[in-house]
Amino acid sequence: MPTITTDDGIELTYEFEGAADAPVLLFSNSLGTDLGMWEDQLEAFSATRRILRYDSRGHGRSGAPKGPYSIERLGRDVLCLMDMLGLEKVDYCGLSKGGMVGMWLGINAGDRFGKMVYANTAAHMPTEEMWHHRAATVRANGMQSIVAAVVNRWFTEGFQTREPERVARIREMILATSPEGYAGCCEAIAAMDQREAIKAIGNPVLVIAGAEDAATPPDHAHQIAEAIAGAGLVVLPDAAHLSNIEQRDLFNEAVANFLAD
Ligand SMILES: O=C(O)CC1=CCC(=O)O1
Repeated sequence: MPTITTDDGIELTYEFEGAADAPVLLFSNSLGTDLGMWEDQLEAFSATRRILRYDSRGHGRSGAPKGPYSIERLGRDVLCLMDMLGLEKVDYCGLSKGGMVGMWLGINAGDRFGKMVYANTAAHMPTEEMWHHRAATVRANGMQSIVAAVVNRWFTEGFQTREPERVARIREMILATSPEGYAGCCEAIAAMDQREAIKAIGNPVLVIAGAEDAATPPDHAHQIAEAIAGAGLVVLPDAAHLSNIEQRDLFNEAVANFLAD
């Protein structure tokens, strides 16, 4: 897979696919996944959009330098990727950590983005202690030590029973994540508080939540949508944290309607 090198020397892996001359839609992955989490969106949007997916720092095939990282650093990585590919402006869709990075980009580089989707995410995600504890756990005991709890937060029981193969693929992604990369991102989330700053976002924004999401419950989505002028909000039924997979058709429909508006 192709890579770019960021301004601080880290290699980021990306895939640039879909309709060659169409407007670019950039996808940013969640904590513990890689660009493969967007397969259903690639399928749905690649006829009408040029799709840019990447493995965020510390994840997938991208570099995983020693943490802690910051949401700002993760946001600057996106700007480096766009600069290296000669992309002046793109539409954006990020889930969870990808949404956190998207909010930082909307606040600090809004003119580089058109429409922005913030899915299953939070502007502030306490407690700091919980994130530091999780970072210490994976550094000491590896990804195996948290994988079962993570999967149970990410998918409803019903989905885990109905679609075990899809859940197994995500489980493999979590296990393949660098513990240091994962921990560095946990520390970025621990230090994040964007609740005030997001009020300055001027981009058209769609906020998506999963009704059954225990990691970033719909309350977080309501707070984001209320803080950003004109933001839309869609709460997907029967979806936990990875709503783009669990409710792929409804997720894709919500994003498509927003982009077409
Ligand atoms: O794994 C979790 O607990 C939920 C989560 C927080 C940030 C992210 O990307 O996933």
